[in-house]
Amino acid sequence: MEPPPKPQSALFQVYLRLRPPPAPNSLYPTLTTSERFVTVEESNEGAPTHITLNPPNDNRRRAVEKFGFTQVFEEEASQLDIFHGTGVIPLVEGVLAANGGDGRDGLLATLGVTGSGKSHTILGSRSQRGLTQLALDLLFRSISNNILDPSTTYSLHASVAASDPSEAQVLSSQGFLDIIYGDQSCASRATSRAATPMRGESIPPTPRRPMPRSAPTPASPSIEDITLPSDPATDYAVVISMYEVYNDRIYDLLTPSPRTPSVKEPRRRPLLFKPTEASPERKLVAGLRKVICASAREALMVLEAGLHERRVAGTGSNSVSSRSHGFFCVEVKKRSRNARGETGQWRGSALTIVDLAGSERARDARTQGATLAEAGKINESLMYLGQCLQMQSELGNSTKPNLVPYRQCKLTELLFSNSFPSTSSGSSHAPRPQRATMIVAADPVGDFNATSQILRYSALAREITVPRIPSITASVFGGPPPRSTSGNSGSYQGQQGHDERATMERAAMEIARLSEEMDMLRAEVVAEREGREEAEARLVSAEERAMEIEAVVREEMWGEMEERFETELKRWKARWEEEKERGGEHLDRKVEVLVRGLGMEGEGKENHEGMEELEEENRALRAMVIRLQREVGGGSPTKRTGEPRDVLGHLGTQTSPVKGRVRKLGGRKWDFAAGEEGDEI
Ligand SMILES: Nc1ncnc2c1ncn2[C@@H]1O[C@H](COP(=O)(O)OP(=O)(O)OP(=O)(O)O)[C@@H](O)[C@H]1O
Repeated sequence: MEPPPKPQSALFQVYLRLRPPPAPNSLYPTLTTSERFVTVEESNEGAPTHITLNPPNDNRRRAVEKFGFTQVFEEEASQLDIFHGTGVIPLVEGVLAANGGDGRDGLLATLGVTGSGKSHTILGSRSQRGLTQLALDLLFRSISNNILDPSTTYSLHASVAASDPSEAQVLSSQGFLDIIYGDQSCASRATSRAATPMRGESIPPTPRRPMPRSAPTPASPSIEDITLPSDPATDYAVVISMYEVYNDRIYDLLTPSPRTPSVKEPRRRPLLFKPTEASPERKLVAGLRKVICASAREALMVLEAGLHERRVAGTGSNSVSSRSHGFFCVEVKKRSRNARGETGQWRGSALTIVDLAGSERARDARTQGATLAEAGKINESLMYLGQCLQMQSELGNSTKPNLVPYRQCKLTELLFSNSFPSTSSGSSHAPRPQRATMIVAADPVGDFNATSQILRYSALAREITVPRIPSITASVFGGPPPRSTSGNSGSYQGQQGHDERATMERAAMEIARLSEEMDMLRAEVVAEREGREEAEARLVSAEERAMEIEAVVREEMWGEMEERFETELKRWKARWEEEKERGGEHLDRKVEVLVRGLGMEGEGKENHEGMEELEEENRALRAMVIRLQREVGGGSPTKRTGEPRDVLGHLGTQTSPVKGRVRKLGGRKWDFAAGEEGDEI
């Protein structure tokens, strides 16, 4: 069997931890060794690396499988053995980067069936600390002289928030914990004070009840004797975030979904794993809430809040917590500081601790009526994880990312995207590939099928031996030779016996052949069934992805439409203003014309009135002329014949002198006095 890949070349180191049987009690009676289906292979070169999985002795004939890991820890291994043996210390060391530089990302994941000891390994128990507590203890103690506290360094929050490339909402631990733990934290924390947001920190109100506090964490096992070197001329800040992958979607665990009596199952907003403006080449979970912590205690309280949200969210959607893959991320940020107190940019790396869902959930989910999508997603993501892990062992020393199919789902993307050297050549700050460790927890007397499935997904090497059924031929020939009943029957009986034996042999051969054929067909059926299940799961995932893409496209189009609408609105408003101005001018001109028109009308009216006055004057003159003629005719008979006619004719035809006169008087008020009439004429 192929040995597991060498530590230097593997993307993931995969360790197997076997949990001890529970102490015998009425529920769990003492188990006999025959019920143990895992056998640890002895190794001549130190710690064991292989196990054999022996199927139980039931009616189904199953293959014996052998699995290879980086190292196998047997039942008696303690928490401290796991802490030292699985390379947690180098992971923390890489993140601290004592010798300058940005450090190296670390990833620690646990995988296993429910009850196999994942939580015990990663989070510990009431009396024993887990790897998370131990790693946080080591990390915070190692940088205790250089770590900045957001409650005393007021500029810390703003500078960390400004340097964060993941569009995160950064909070101080104090602000976050006061929201989550409410008054209880105030009572229990000596340094607690009212929730005073740091400068630039705005905390949206989240209606929820304060989370109940759990028991204090144990101090055992102690690692006081271990301290790692840190960068001396450096400020450190530790930023915690937590999220889960559920149904191939990412949800923030530090932004609790608002829970009110009216909203039983609030819709959670999925986050994107994408390149951001500040990180164009490296994908990040964008939009998380991140909390700056100054001590391991604060970090553990944040962890507790996230675990609580994971439980609450799981219950709300009628599921259980281990149907999701949980991520706890500890970012260690560093910035250089010179003798004059001038500081550089925040940079750094992260340690991510992952609790993976067990595949048996899928099976249970089906029987419990949960959606096929949910069940399929767990199986699918673990299947892709298995493909990636197996591919890494086939690749050997090659670390070409394209050959590892990690982009097939969110889980493998999140786990593997930092595993490869950066493609941006020439960048002096290109991050180094992460160091990753997977601890597979298994109960050697637990559920055989679920355990074997997990081991198949996670092992670095695998060998299958299909046991052959005991040959019928062998049993036929293995039996005692037929005894002759009579010595006379001699050669005939011998011949007959030989023929029968040959027939029997052929029949046995045929039976064995058919039996093998049946085995092959059975294996084919199993493979076909698995293929169909995978295809179904992929279909569901494709549908989900299509919906997701549709949502993104919709959002983009909506954004574009809004943008266009805004532009059109602005254009329309500008046109409107222009038109309004033009209309105003036009109106002004019209008014002017009207006013001018009215002015002219006034003048015309005046003229008209003048004409009337003239006509009136004319009429008066005529009357006066007639009167004068009469008077002249009455006073001098000589002139009575011809003269008046002349005068009339003169007035009638030659009015020019009068007219001229009249015209000259046109503009004045007529005050022609009767006594002066004769003189005037
Ligand atoms: N190595 C161990 N030593 C002692 N007790 C253990 C060990 N591993 C597991 N146990 C105990 O077994 C029980 C189940 O373990 P644990 O809760 O860690 O399982 P799990 O895989 O996390 O399950 P789940 O997925 O349901 O959370 C616990 O009571 C735990 O204390």
